[in-house]
Order: sequence, then structure tokens, then C-alpha cells
Amino acid sequence: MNVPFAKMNGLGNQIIVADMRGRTDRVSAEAAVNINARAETRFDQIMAIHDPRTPGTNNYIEIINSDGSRAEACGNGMRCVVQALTAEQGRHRFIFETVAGILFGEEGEDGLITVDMGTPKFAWYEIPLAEEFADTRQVELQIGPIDAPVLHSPSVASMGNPHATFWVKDDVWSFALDRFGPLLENHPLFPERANISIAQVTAPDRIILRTWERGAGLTEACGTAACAAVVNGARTRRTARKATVTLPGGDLAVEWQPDDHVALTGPAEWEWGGQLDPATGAWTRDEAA
Ligand SMILES: N[C@@H](CCC[C@H](N)C(=O)O)C(=O)O
Repeated sequence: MNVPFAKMNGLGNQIIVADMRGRTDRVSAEAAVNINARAETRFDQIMAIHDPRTPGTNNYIEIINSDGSRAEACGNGMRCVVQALTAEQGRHRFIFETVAGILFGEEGEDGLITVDMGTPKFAWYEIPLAEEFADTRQVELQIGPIDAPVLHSPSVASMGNPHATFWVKDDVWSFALDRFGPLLENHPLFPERANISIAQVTAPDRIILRTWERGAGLTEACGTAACAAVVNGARTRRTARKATVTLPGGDLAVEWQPDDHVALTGPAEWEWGGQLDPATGAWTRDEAA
């Protein structure tokens, strides 16, 4: 039986929100790959809204990358879920559960959505890394010639999902992230692969960021990567704890709050709706009202 879905985006991060409430099955990996194979529904993540599993939460959210793999966290996708549920229910604040833990999301009066992405983790085994590093603010990893690496010494962190932030001094746009991204995502240092970002700090409260997403590739925006960049920037004293992160798709506001939680604020946009089969990925588009 088909389920309703919405084609949405969070700052150009392509998101499918699938309504799996009232069902016990899941969106299959095969369905994800098939949905992504059609140009109109090419996506970065599917956010599957399920019935709550834990009392006190509104919904359980499962996140599926375009290669069919599962992700623990997705900041832009969570904003799309908040917007879809706000439009449906007229309420503005939600408590979600994901495999990474409990998250809060709220749509503000200005239409922007803030998601509390939880607390970052820095221990090598929490990210996880394949080998022990006492200090994950700068780990030994480089790409390019040994004596003149193109990218090196990233800061690594978990925002529920694994992130490596490579710092560059200038022209973040000049790096061939499409070439280095897949190599770094699958580097043996990352046993669960990793999201790979290049960051240029232009002021203590400004970062320009490009991301190669684990399981999805080059994206217009990655919310958890923006959170990881600010957290990694603050703990390496490159940035303040609050910064605007400019991605190819636009700006996100990130604050690493005194309570250690990371708040991510930005837009979400509904594009169109349809019905899909979560087993096969076959879908049809709803008639415009
Ligand atoms: N687009 C996301 C991140 C999605 C998950 C990621 N690809 C992973 O596998 O960890 C975001 O906005 O955070």
C-alpha cells in the first residue's frame, strides 16, 4: 500500500518526507535507490516519519541516504519534517526520536525552523575512528602528495553522524571535492564512513562550507556538517560558538549553546506531494489542487 510523501528541500539539500505513520514496515534500501534514480525525485535523504516509540515523543524518524544506507542524523531533513508536521497539525514544537537520540524542533514566527541537534561527541571511538587519537581537534589524515597535501589534518566530531572538517585558508571553492570526497568518505580511518567538509573561516562568526555527504555525495547544504564546523571551529579557537555558515544553498545559523546542545536554524521548503510504495520506490505525483 502506498504512503503520502512530500518533495522538499532544506537550503537545496534535497529531501523526501515519507509518512510511514500507522505502519510497521520501513522504506527499503531498494526503494531509496529507485526513487533517487528518477530525475524528479533525485534526493539526498528520505526522512521517514513513524509512530512514536518512546512515551513523550511525537514521532520516530528514520533517515535514509540516496545510496540506501541509513544515517543517524540529518539537520536539514529535520527542519523539513518540522515544517511538514506544522503545516499538517498547526502546532509549532515537536519532540522527535532518532537512532541517535531525542531532538527538538520548532518553527518560529518568521518561518525559520530551529532544531536542537543534541550534543557533539569528540572521543575517537564515538565518531568512530579506526584508531585511537587522544585529541580529535586535529587528526593525521591527508590527501595529495605527501610533502604538499591538498587537504590535511581535519578536526573530527560526531553530531550523531561522523564528520571530518578540513580547514583551508582561502578559496574553498577551488578544491575538487567531487574527486577527494569519495576517497575521504571511504578512508580506512572511518569504519562507518564519514561526511567530508571543507571549511574556510572568513570571520570569527562566519564560515564558508562545502560538504561531500556520506551516502549522498556533493550537496547544496548539510546541516549536521554546519554544526560540526562551528563546534570544531570553536574548540580549535578558529571561531566563536555562534556563527553563520554559508553553504552553496545559502546560510544556516548555528549556536553551540552553554548547555552543550547545538541549535541549527534555517529554512525548509515544500515543493510538491505524491504517493509512494516504500517497498519498491514506485511513486506517482498528486494532481495540483
Ligand atoms: N543532509 C544531512 C546529513 C545527512 C546524513 C549524512 N549523509 C550521513 O550519512 O551521515 C544534514 O543536513 O545534516
